[in-house]
Amino acid sequence: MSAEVIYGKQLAEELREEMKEEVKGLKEHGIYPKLVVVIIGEDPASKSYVRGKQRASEKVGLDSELIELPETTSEQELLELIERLNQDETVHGILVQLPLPNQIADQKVIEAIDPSKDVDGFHPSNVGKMMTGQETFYPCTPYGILVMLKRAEISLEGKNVVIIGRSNLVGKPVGQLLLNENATVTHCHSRTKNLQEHTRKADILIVAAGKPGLISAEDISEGVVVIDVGVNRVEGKLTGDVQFESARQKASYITPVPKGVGPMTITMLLHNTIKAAKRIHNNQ
Ligand SMILES: Nc1nc2c(c(=O)[nH]1)N[C@@H](CN(C=O)c1ccc(C(=O)N[C@@H](CCC(=O)O)C(=O)O)cc1)CN2
Repeated sequence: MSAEVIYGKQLAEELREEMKEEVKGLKEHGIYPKLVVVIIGEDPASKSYVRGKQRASEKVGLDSELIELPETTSEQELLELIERLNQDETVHGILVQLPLPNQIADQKVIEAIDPSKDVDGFHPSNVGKMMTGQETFYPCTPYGILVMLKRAEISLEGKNVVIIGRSNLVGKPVGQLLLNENATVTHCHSRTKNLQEHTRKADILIVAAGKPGLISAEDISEGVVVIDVGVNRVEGKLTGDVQFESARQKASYITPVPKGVGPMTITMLLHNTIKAAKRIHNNQ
């Protein structure tokens, strides 16, 4: 067997074309969706992601603003900026690029963002809504994975989903979203014993471990769906957590790195920003 490759990049482009039309329609009704992205410091990967967010926002017609602050910014300065953005009625979505420098507590910043503008879906109020199966902003990478699976018509009901990774950004929320779709979800992590015993039982394996090449053909069973969320730079080359050529011989579907899950992250951010603008204008 050689797996069908699910290209998130291609799906992302299709969805962004649809969004372009939606934004045009909103503007005709006087609604100008606006995203503000805040970045602190000079981390090259973060800078490249926020540039990608800016470019994608502009392409679909969103108003977007990038606020770049120095590495030495204090927590108080950032919290004051967020409060100003919370109060600004022209701003619909606020995103603070993670990770933050050590002097700033991520959770304090996440909790300072008005949940109705939290297009990252990280605020505890939005996480709680997701956990209780309510409609809200879902975190962008997990949401992108869900949309990819649905568009590929991969059924989730009753499937054994094994997730490697338990971060608040990806591992935990993707498990919750798939549980909401009636999948049977197992979370594995750095302390899991006999990882291979779990991965071999998966119908759908989601790897978000940040360990280049962690998973190969011998860790999976025939016909499994493999979603690779790893974004690792090894000797200057971008590589996933899955040994792609090896795993694709056994899998039924597989996502590549790059051009797999990554581009969907930014696409779902655009989706959430449009949703925020519509909700605010509908007073929801
Ligand atoms: N506030 C947030 N911070 C971070 C998030 C997030 O969702 N919100 N996620 C990650 C980084 N991230 C977006 O911010 C992100 C990661 C990867 C990609 C992407 O398109 N990857 C491409 C490769 C790009 C490259 O060449 O480097 C791919 O996989 O094809 C987009 C966004 C951490 N921080």
